[in-house]
Amino acid sequence: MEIDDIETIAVLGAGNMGHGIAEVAALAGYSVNLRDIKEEFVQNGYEQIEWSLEKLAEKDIISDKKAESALENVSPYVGIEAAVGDADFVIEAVPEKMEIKKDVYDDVEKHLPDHAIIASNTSSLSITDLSEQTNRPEKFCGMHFFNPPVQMQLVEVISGGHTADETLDVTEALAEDLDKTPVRVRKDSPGFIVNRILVPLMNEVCWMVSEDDATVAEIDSTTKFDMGLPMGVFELSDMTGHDITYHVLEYMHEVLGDVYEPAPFLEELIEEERYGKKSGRGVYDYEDGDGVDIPADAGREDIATRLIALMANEVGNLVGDDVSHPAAIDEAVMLGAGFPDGPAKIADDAGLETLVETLESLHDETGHPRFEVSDGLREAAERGGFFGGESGDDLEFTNIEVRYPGDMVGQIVLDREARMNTINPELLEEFEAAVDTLEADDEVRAILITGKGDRAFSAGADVTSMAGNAEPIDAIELSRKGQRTFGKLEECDVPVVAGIDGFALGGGFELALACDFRLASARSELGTPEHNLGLLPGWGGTQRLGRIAGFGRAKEIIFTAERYDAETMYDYDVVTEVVDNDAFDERVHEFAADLAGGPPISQKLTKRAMIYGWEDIDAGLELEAQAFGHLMHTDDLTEGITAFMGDDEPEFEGK
Ligand SMILES: C/C=C/C(=O)SCCNC(=O)CCNC(=O)[C@H](O)C(C)(C)COP(=O)(O)OP(=O)(O)OC[C@H]1O[C@@H](n2cnc3c(N)ncnc32)[C@H](O)[C@@H]1OP(=O)(O)O
Repeated sequence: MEIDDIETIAVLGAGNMGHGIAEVAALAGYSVNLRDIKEEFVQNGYEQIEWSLEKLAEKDIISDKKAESALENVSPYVGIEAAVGDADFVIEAVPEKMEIKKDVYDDVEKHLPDHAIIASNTSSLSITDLSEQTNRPEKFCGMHFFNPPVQMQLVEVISGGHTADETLDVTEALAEDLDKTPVRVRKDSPGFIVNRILVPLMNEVCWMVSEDDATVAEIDSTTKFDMGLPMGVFELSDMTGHDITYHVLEYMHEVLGDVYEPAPFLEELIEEERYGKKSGRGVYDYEDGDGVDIPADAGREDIATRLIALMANEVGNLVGDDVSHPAAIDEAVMLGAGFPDGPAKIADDAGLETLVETLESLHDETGHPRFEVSDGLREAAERGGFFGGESGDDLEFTNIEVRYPGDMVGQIVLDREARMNTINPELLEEFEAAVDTLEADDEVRAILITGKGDRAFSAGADVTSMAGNAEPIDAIELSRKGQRTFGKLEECDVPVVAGIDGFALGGGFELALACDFRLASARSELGTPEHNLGLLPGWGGTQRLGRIAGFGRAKEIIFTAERYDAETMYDYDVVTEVVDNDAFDERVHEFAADLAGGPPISQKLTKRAMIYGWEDIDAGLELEAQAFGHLMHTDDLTEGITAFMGDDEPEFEGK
């Protein structure tokens, strides 16, 4: 079967996940049969879809017309024959009980066409065991969406022991057509990828509390403010629900053994029905207490190292058992849990040898099997990291150069001078690795990006491969890859300066837009010529330009597709400073060096608060307040104030 053969999708189960998945499929234009066992259940699911589509339209995320047509694509059913009789693909999202699923599959297969695939949205049961409850185990796989499906980008596509490659290919293609990012899980293994990392992490923080090794405040402060996770781990598990964590953990415990023994504190939460936000009380008290309250300055390095070591051990398990590879694990956890970096990269940055030692000494102290070092982690440590020779430190760059010109500045030079420093996929790969390398280097406090020669910063994406024969799917991936790569600059902890000398066009201009500052020589010309090519700015330009220059100017620049001189772009607030041609090299270095001498912790937290605020001003303001508090106990503040009082220049150390 091919993706084009899928017209009708049956979604079984109209609960939270089911109606969310049905909405996603309807938005992608599929005809969707939503089925549940009772009229009131299916009607409730349908009304939830209607409500959600209205909200999306109200927020201008989709048009009213699109909302209407998506709703028209959904047909609610109670009868199984009507729901699956014409289905090409079934997504099952019924309760997580093997007997219930088996009964559903028995009913479904009485009416389901032979060619149809069945995919289960299970988050905990074995895909192999489930597939064996059907008569088509080779046409059965896992398709694990994340909650809420409309917002979450990740879909884990899981192979069972009998799944045919064609089934996985079609399911992945379908996930992409639903505008999601599929990550393939090569082997059926409890927790798949994201839960296999997150659930032991959530259990470990409970072990720490159970054994008085750390307090809730210390743990959440460490994970949120020091490790930079989007939430404290307890804050996150209160949101996802401890009952869900416990359910997945129990299954892992049953199948994989005592490594996954639930911590006493987690058992206590379950016994007291403190499931989290949804029950009014979890680790934090949402009804009678203040809810989540995390101090910014209670973090401890040993907590971070222990948690990173535990995650690294799980990455080692997944890699060692050939369930997945480090890059896919990182992508899945970043998309599924919102981590700023994936666990393999975080572990590599921390140093695998240190993490192995941490686990060994915890094992010596406690004797608990969860601290036994996995073979996969040991092997990766011997190779020098999960990314081994592929990581930024060891990568041979051919399309860029990384330089260290002094004054704590790290410089990336786009190095394809003969082709106007245009950007191809290999350059993007190298660029991403270089940003990671510079960001991880404590001696680098600002990044400067320039182009080789004086003709171009970059003339954009290398268009030679795009004419006529590029596949849309590949182009979508290329767009996402550029967005992710440039997004790293925006999210990077140190300030980033684009030094533009010559043309900064298309994707090259978009790269500069993701930097914190743009300095341009007077002879530079900037713009988005994509409309001249029948393209659009696809590396973040449709979003970032409006935020920097205002919506009206952004439209002018994009729709005219003209090249603008540096002065005009300065007037449009796009360029920070126009520099004399002859003084260019000196001035851009000086500008970056000044930033590198600034207070690193304040700079990092300022960038984070400003990014958070783009999405949601309340979140940004809250982060700003927390960050303000965090700064009170830094040596940098003492240094800054002392220098001010003594009329000296401060020397910040980032402590
Ligand atoms: C998501 C992102 C999408 C995009 O970024 S789409 C691409 C947007 N960019 C553009 O449309 C810019 C295209 N380039 C130009 O308009 C011109 O170039 C310049 C104005 C930058 C410079 O013009 P001149 O001084 O006359 O030089 P030259 O002979 O056109 O270019 C030198 C060599 O560079 C190659 N080149 C320039 N831009 C690109 C590009 N974007 N993709 C691939 N090659 C490019 C040329 O072809 C040529 O090569 P050879 O010497 O072998 O003839």
